[in-house]
Amino acid sequence: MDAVNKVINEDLQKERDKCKFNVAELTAFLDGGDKFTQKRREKENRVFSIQGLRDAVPDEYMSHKERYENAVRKAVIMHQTLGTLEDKTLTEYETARLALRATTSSAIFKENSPLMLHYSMFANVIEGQGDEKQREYWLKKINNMEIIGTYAQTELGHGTFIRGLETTAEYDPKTEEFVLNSPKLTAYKWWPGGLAHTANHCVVMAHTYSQGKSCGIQPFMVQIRDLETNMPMKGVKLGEIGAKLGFNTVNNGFLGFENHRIPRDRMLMKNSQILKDGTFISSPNSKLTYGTMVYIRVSILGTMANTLGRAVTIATRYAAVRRQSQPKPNEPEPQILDYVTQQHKLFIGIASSHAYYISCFWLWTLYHRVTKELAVGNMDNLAELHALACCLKATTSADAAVLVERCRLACGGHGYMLSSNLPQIYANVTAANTYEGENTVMLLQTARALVKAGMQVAQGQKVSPSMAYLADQSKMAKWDSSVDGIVKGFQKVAAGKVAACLASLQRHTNNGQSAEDAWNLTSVQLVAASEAHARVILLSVFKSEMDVQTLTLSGETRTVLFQLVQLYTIYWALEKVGDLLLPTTTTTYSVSICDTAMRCDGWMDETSLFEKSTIQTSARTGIAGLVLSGLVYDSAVYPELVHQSLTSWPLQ
Ligand SMILES: Cc1cc2nc3c(=O)[nH]c(=O)nc-3n(C[C@H](O)[C@H](O)[C@H](O)COP(=O)(O)OP(=O)(O)OC[C@H]3O[C@@H](n4cnc5c(N)ncnc54)[C@H](O)[C@@H]3O)c2cc1C
Repeated sequence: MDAVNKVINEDLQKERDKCKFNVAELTAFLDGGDKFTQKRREKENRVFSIQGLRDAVPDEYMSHKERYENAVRKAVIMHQTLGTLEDKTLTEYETARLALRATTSSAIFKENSPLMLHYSMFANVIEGQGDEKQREYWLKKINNMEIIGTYAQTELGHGTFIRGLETTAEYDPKTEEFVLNSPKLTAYKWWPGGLAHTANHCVVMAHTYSQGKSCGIQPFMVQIRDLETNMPMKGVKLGEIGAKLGFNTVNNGFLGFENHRIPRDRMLMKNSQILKDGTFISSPNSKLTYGTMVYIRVSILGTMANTLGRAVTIATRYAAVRRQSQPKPNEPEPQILDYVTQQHKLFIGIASSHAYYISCFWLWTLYHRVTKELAVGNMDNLAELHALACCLKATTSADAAVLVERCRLACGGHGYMLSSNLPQIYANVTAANTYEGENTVMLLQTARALVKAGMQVAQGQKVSPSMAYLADQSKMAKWDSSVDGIVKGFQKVAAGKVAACLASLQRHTNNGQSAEDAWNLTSVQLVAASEAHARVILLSVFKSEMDVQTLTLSGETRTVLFQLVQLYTIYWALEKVGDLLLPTTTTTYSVSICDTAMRCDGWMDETSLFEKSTIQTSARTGIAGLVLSGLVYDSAVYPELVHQSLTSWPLQ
């Protein structure tokens, strides 16, 4: 691999040499400052210099068991290495900011680490739902790897519907213990990463009973394996769930209980509590458990930015080195990157990856603020944060999966090879459509907040800042193809869709349907309204954050970043041109784009938008330079696809 990395393809080098902006400046911008770039590089250099982290044989030629064992081996080395690099000088905010740009692990594990859940959900749930004593006791053990954990919520029978979980935890005041049971097969926990063979502890979500009454779904810290022998504890049944599209080294498992007893203090009691005598004290607000889920969803935006960035880096580099066809006789075959259709496929991936980074940092800052407010009992902004995290998680993960698959197709036959890494990246990215809240369900969560806001607007009440545009629709006078104009167009589309949902809900209830049936009958429109709202947020945040954050950057760097903003906005205007032209007359505060377009200078000019988008995509020294210059990912980490695909197996 070292020898391969040293040979830089001539075409690729030429592309890199054409780059006009300051690569270091832009890298620091994305990292959050020079200090963070330096820290990230230190970590990457240290990890990538370890010979033991390279696979002698590619994963795909190993058995399922060998792949798992290899992943455990690498996870241990990674922990030993990164453990020693932990930087105590950074604030909590800075550590998290750095983590959102972390790509080290994805370069080492093609299908993720078996310790993935230990570092993410397991540690975060203890942090967010354990009381002070529990946090102090468990987090030390977690950080020192004295215990290895995972998070078990989903069951064979239920994933989305948490109240339907069937694992039971019944409090026995005589022994001051909980008794855990899986009364039927559908009650078995199913999916948790690391559960099959790796974890010895687990946060288990269970339907809790005390004094013969239901106390709702509560989290419990449960030891599932003996720390010496790694065998299941008495009354615990464990195993592997089998081969999957991806995530095959994550060691996803199942878990059942038969009268398994745990001490009372294993219930995580920051919010709800069960006292020694069995008295249940309910959480002051059921929404308090949102925090952990929101945090993970914010981090998924960062994962989507990184994952899409990897795919589009591979595909753009490939497009620079691949030559095909001969449009002009007697001239050499062009690089496929010269074909405008190729640029159209790839550059939106580059723009989207940057849009997700920017949105992720914006949402992270909001999360940080709301968490501080929660600590002093202020829950005013929690619902808005939740609504934003749900629709942005769903929309970015859905788009990223489509764009990664497009990158794979853009590499022709080589993209079908596992050595391109694109199939594995697709398997990882598409999983995010399901985990941490299935995407349709997430969009419906945001739709509830939109419907509520729509009703408040109709009554002249104030709504949360991210939905304030719903009340502001009468002001849009005419169609305008600028970025700000297109954002306004999307606001109008979203407002129109929300209004149409309200009208549909009303119509169904007037016809005698229950509120639940009216909701179900309107749900396709509700999902569309929620996605439209997510588009408003992604487009407007990308533009407004760039306006503010790039002020100190050089002109060349600003230019290329604003090319991305413009490309992203125009791309989505063309994708949603039907929505932008659709007359929506069902609402008093919604004026149709179609009407306004016809009333002003003429019909919305689709051809000019195509031209604008093509002009943008042909600015390839700028946009392609973002990845060709090794900006998003250092070339040492992601060797050129063409070299990899031709030489990685059999190893030369
Ligand atoms: C790679 C991967 C890793 C995972 N890791 C973990 C883990 O570590 N720990 C863990 O506990 N779980 C984990 N999960 C499980 C994951 O959280 C669930 O799969 C997810 O919550 C969806 O639940 P489900 O599979 O039961 O799907 P379902 O909820 O059954 O969804 C199936 C379909 O029904 C639709 N649907 C369901 N409810 C509604 C509704 N109310 N309205 C409209 N449509 C609805 C959905 O949109 C979907 O189309 C993982 C899953 C994957 C794929």
